[in-house]
Formats: sequence, structure tokens, C-alpha cells
Amino acid sequence: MSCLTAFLFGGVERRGNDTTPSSGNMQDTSVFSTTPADKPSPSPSPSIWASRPWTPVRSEDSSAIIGWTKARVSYLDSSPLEQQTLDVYIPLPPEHSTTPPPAGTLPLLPGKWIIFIHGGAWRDPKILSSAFIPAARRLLATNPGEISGMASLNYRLSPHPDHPSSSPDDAAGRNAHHPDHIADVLSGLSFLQQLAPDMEYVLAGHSCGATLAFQVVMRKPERWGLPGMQIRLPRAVVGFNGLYDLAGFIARPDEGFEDLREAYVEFTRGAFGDDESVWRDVCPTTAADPGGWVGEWAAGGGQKVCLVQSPEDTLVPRGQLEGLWAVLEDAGKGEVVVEEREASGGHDAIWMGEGMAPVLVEVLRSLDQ
Ligand SMILES: Nc1ccccc1C(=O)C[C@H](N)C(=O)O
Repeated sequence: MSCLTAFLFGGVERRGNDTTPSSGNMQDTSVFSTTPADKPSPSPSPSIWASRPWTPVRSEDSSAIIGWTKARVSYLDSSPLEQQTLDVYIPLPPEHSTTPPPAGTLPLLPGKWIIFIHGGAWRDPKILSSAFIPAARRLLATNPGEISGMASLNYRLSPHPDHPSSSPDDAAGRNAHHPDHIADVLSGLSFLQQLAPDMEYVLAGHSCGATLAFQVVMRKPERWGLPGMQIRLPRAVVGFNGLYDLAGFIARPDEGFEDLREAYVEFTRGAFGDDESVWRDVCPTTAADPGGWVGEWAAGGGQKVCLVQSPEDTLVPRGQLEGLWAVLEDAGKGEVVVEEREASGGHDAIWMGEGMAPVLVEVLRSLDQ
């Protein structure tokens, strides 16, 4: 490995040659910058980052160390909430093949990042950032060599009628309403991008996490009513069994999915309130002016969308993928490559098994070809 750069808070520690860790063709036009911000972007606190140790990720077959992880790092300095944390994974840097990197550092191999947003209908307290563990483990085990780092984000949830909160902090983290979910996702991305400036990344999401991934590229933060933040946009968005048109499903559930209408109404109201125009506005298939956001995102060059839908999914119909596909084909006008990849298993089987990892690697590899 010719280049190993370690980022140390309070000063940059560089070893090896002095090239940047990313492949460097990120275009400035894909950075949404808004100034002046009425609140500053959250800045990573060295003590919070350093307070979480690197722990080994081990191969299931040989128990050899295949990478390092920091779990549940707060991405907002002032927040005690589990829901405002993220997990980071890094492939093995040569210098740290058996001993953990110092807790205050983020050793970076060259390559791109994969960042994951979990699903759970904006409310399920049992589906968290840990949903990415099977994919992270598989990606580290196969070590494709193009990955600089990976992260999985938590975000505040809306209340779930079947799962009362278990503590005051749990209640505080589970009383979110739009735009809280996307605000947290953007805060998490901003935190990561201060750790790894200039990162190029694939943003992937499952179910409502796929909706959130598109919300990142759909609008500038202030259009969600959020304070300005400097967010570098992803090169690719990958949606696994994603929700892209809530209002459309609720108005006309797909054949065979009619029984789910009430559940969709319940979680949509829980996350976005009763105003149906908001339901349309927050979804990539139905938001006004798709040409606008696709064009702004595509201005960076080389952007890609990959949509994945398991045929056996009993919670999300294929119509969700098809609706978004049609809009992107029309609005993207060839500027954004849209592709579909196969998957199998039920709604959650795609992340519980190892189905996401091969798709993510293929998308990552295809970006600079
Ligand atoms: N009904 C759905 C339809 C589509 C997507 C997810 C769901 C869920 O139920 C997710 C989650 N397990 C929940 O308890 O809210």
C-alpha cells in the first residue's frame, strides 16, 4: 500500500507519501455550501472521537482481524442520544494489522467511502445502525481494496405505537418528526466529512433509509428548513427495497399490497404529519421539480443511482422502484446513470444476510470506469 494517511484531531499526522486518500476527482460543484449559516455545522469533538476505542472486526472463519470499528460515536457534541451516533469501519491499515490504531486517529487507506442509512419506517427501534454489520463484515473480509472507510448512521426516530420508550433518553430520541430524521443524517455526514475531508462516497439506504439517502441529494439543507451545512454529495446513491412515493402508495396501493395501506398511513403520518403535500415533497418520485435536484446533483459529473428491489419483499412493492426509475430517466436526461441490480429475500433479508455487499462493491468499482 503506497499511501497511508492518518488524520489526528488537533493536528494532521501524515505518514508515507503526501497524496490525498481519495482518488481526487470529486468536483466542487457537488458540494452544497450555504453561508452564512444561522448555526454553525456540528464540528467533531476530538474528545468524543477519542473516547471511543477502535475494536477489532474479526473474520467469522478464522477469527483473524479483518478491520477496525468504532461503534456509537456521537456526531453531535452535545447529544447524549444513542440515535445521534454512527459506527465507523476501516479496512486494516498495514501498520495496524494486529494492534488498534490510537483512538484519536482515523487511519485512511486510499479509496472511497460507503455510508449506510438503516430502514425501519422512520420508527422501528429494533432496526439501527447495526443493520450494516453483516455487509461491513463481508466487505472487510473480501477486502476489495477500493474502500477507504465505511459508516452506518443512526438518526432520531418517530414514536412507534407498538414499542413504548424505555427511558427518558430513549423517549427523547424517539420523538422525531420531519425534518429531524434528515437533519440528523446531514449532521452525521458533516461529522464524517470533517474526519475525512474530500471523501468520495456511495450513500446507500434500506427502505426508509433509501428515502433519506435521496433526500440528501434532493435538496439543499436549507430547503428542508435546516440551517446551512457544508455537505459533500455522494457519487452514487444505492436504494435497497426503498420507499420513494408514500403518497402514491397510500392513494393506490399496488396489487397484493392493499393490506399494508393502513400501516403506510400510520408511519407516514408519524414521520411527516397529516399534510399530504409534505408526503409528496419529501419523496424523490413526487417532489416538485425533479429536474432541478437531479441537475444540481449531476453537475458534479459521474453520478449514479442504483436501485435494488427483492422480488420476495412483502412490505415494499416493486412499483416504488419503477416510479422513481421513470422520474430519474426523465429528469436525469442521461446525466445520471440509473441502473438496477438483483437481490433476493424478504424486505429485511437483504441486510440481515450478505446481499448488500456485492452490490455496493460493484457500484463503487463502476464509478471511475
Ligand atoms: N410496514 C412497512 C412497510 C414498508 C416498509 C417498512 C414497514 C415496516 O413495518 C417497518 C418496521 N418494521 C416497523 O415496524 O415500522
